[in-house]
Amino acid sequence: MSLHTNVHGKHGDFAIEATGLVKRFKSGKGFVEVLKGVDFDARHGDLTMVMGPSGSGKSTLIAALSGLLRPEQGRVDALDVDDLWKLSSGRIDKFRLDHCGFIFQGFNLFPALSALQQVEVVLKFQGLTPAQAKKRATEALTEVGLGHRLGQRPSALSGGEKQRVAIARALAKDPKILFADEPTSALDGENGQIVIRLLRRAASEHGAAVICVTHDPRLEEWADRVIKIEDGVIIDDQRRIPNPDAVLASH
Ligand SMILES: Nc1ncnc2c1ncn2[C@@H]1O[C@H](COP(=O)(O)OP(=O)(O)OP(=O)(O)O)[C@@H](O)[C@H]1O
Repeated sequence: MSLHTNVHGKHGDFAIEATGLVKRFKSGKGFVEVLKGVDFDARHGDLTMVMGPSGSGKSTLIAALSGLLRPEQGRVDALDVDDLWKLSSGRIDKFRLDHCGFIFQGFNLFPALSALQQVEVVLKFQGLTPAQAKKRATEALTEVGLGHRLGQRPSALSGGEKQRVAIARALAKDPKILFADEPTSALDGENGQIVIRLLRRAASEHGAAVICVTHDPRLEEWADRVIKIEDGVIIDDQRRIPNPDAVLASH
């Protein structure tokens, strides 16, 4: 994979900048406001942690930032796009495909495909030739320490290995923005540590803006920045010096 330590779009250091995001959901006869005018930004090369209690709006924020869930108000500028939500849905999908990686708690792997195929599929969908896809997929899986497990299907992999396949799949396309939603919550301490270190490296070595939603305070150690959200409002935003060698104790 190529190193993208200095990829800066037209918004300078910011890979993504959002202002005034409001998201409401229907609730009974009325509405519940889940994002209450949120301003948010994330820089290239930073591991930005978004923390907050259950129901505080973290996943909704990620969905609004990544073009998955349209906010009622506010705008999102990302990479070379001004006001993502003004694009057609096809162009929003293309933006996501070209530039964004996603890692979720549930791994989202295809049961019938080998580790190698899980990663290849996405790359072919992006337009790589089969040979290019195979090479890139092998490199990405090797980078996450699964070079020896290329032919295994999810059923033969541990939870930690499955999450690493999901990370390889997200990293293989060298995304400029990587969204991770509770990426370690289904894992034990050792596997959680492997995963958070990979996210740290995606930011430091590949220059991705990594936005990681979690309610696990132990992950703060690896972050460049910790943003706290409560009840749809950002209540704290601190830069910090990450410790890439931190040790994640088991639950
Ligand atoms: N599609 C939806 N329809 C109605 N309400 C929703 C919908 N999605 C989320 N909500 C509500 O919005 C609030 C915020 O949800 P969200 O998933 O963003 O929180 P979260 O901080 O990510 O929580 P968790 O840590 O539990 O995942 C919750 O009260 C949730 O019930």
